Amino acid sequence: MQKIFDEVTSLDKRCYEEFFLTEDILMEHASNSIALYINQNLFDKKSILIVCGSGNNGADGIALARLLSSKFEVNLYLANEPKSYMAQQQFKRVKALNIKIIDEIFEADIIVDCLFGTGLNKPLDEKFINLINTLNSYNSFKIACDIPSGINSLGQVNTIAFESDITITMGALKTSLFSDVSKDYVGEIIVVNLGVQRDIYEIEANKFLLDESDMKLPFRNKKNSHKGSYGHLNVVAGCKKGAGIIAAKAAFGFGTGLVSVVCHENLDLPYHIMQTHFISENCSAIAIGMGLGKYETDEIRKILNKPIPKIIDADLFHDKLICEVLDQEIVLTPHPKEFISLLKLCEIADVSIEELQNNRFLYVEKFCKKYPNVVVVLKGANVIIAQNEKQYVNSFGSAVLSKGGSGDVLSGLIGSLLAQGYKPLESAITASLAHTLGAKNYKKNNYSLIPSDLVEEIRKL
Ligand SMILES: NC(=O)C1=CN([C@@H]2O[C@H](COP(=O)(O)OP(=O)(O)OC[C@H]3O[C@@H](n4cnc5c(N)ncnc54)[C@H](O)[C@@H]3O)[C@@H](O)[C@H]2O)[C@@H](O)CC1
Ligand SMILES: Nc1ncnc2c1ncn2[C@@H]1O[C@H](COP(=O)(O)OP(=O)(O)O)[C@@H](O)[C@H]1O
Ligand SMILES: [K+]
Repeated sequence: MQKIFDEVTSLDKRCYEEFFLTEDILMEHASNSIALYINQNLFDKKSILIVCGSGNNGADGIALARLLSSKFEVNLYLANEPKSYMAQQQFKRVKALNIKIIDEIFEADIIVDCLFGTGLNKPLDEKFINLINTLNSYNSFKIACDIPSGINSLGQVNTIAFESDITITMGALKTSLFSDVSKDYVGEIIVVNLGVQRDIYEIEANKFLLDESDMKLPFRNKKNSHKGSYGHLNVVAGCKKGAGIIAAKAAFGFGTGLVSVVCHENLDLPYHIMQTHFISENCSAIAIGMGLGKYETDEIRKILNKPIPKIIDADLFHDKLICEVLDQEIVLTPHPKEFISLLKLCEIADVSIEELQNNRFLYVEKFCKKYPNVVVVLKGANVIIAQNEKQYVNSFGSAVLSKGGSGDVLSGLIGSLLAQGYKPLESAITASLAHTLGAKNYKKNNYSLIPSDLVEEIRKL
C-alpha cells in the first residue's frame, strides 16, 4: 500500500529545512518528471499546449516549456501574469530562450494543465470556468500537473475541473485525489520524486492507498483439512431474500467451508447452500442486514449479541438497535445514504448525502474516533475502509458495480473471510479488493454485470 497525505506543504518544508534542498531544486524535479513522462510515452506527438496560472503550479508548467522546447512544438499560455517568486524566475528563463508564448489556446496533441495545484483557495471565476471547459472539450492527451485544476485540497469540485488522462503528482499521493468526485477528473495517477526518494520525502501517515498485493486471498495451504477447517457462515435473510442468497453464494465461492441461510420461511436454495431456522451451533461468522426488511427486534438483538464475528449491512443502519453493538469488533458496510443514517443514529452528525460525499474521509474519521473497534467500509467510487485512526482507500472499483446486488456480494465476501478466521480489518480489505478487481476483470460491456458474473470473476482471481 502507498501512503496518502492530507497536505504536503509540511513535507516540502522538511526538504528545505532538513535536507537543504531549495524550492528551485524541487521544482526542477517536478517539471523534469513531467518532461520525462512525455519523452518516454508521448514521443510520437508534436504539439504541446501548456496552460499556466500565476502560482507555483504555473511555474512548474513554465519550467516544463523550457525543458521540452527543443523536442516538441511547445506553446505556452499564461492565463494570468506570473505572480509567485518561482513563477517569475521561470518566466525570465523562458523569455531568455525565446519560447513561444501564445494568446489563444488551441487543440494541441498534448495539453498540460498547470493552472492551479494545491494552492486553489476560492471558487473558479467565469474566466477559468470557460478556459477549463474549452480545454476539456479538446480531444488532446491531457496531463494534470500535481492535481487537476478545479479540485480543492478537500477533493471537492465547485463547478468544473480539468478532465485529465493522467495526473502527475508531486512527491506523494494527496487525499484530494481520492474523493469520489475526483475520480472523474484524475485519470491514472503517477507520483514523482522531488529530489529525494519518495520513502525519504514521506513521513508517518494514517491514510493508505491499497494495491493489488494487499489482497490476501484464502488459498489453502493445509493438505489435511475438511470443510469445518474453513468455517461456517450464517447469512440472515429477511423479506428480500435474494440479497441473502446472493451473499451466501458469494461466500461459498470465496472459500467458506459451509454456508447457511437463516430464514423462517423455506427457501429454494442452490444445493450447496444450507438452510437453517436459527443460528447454527458451529457458526463462525454472521452476515446480517441485507434485505432484512421487517423483522422481530428481539430476535435480531439476540443474534447481534452473540459473541461471533459479524458483518452488518443495509437495513440495520436505519435501526437504533445498531448502536447497541458498536463496541464490538464488527464490520459495517454502509453506502452513503446508510452512513448518514448511522451518523445520525449515533448522534455524530445530521448531514445530507452531499455533505457526506464532500467530506467522506472526515465523517469516517469522526465515526471511528467514537467507535474505534468497528471496521467501517464506506462504499462509493473510492471505497474507504477504516478502523480507529487508520483509513485505507480502494480505488479499483468502477461503474460496472453500480447495480443492485453488488453490495450483497461484498457482504458475502467479508462474511466468508470472517468465517474462515480472518480479522475484521483484513477481511474487509481483502474482500473489497477481490470485489473490485473481480469487476475489473469482467470483459463484457460495462453495463451488463449481474451478481453471478461478479462471483464468477472473483472465483477466478
Ligand atoms: N516546494 C514547492 O512549493 C513545490 C511546489 N510545486 C507546485 O506548486 C504548486 C503549489 O503552488 P502554489 O502554492 O503557488 O499554488 P498554485 O499554483 O496552485 O495556485 C496559487 C495561485 O493561484 C491563485 N488562486 C487560487 N485559487 C484561485 C482561483 N480560484 N482563481 C484565481 N486564482 C486563484 C492564488 O492567489 C495564487 O496566486 C503545487 O501544486 C505544485 O504543482 C512543485 O513545483 C513542487 C515543489
Ligand atoms: N461507480 C462506482 N465505482 C466503484 N464502485 C462502485 C460504483 N458504484 C457502485 N460501486 C460499488 O458497488 C457496491 C454497491 O453496493 P450497494 O449500493 O450496497 O448495493 P446493493 O445493496 O444493491 O447490493 C459497493 O461496493 C460500491 O462501492
Ligand atoms: K493543475
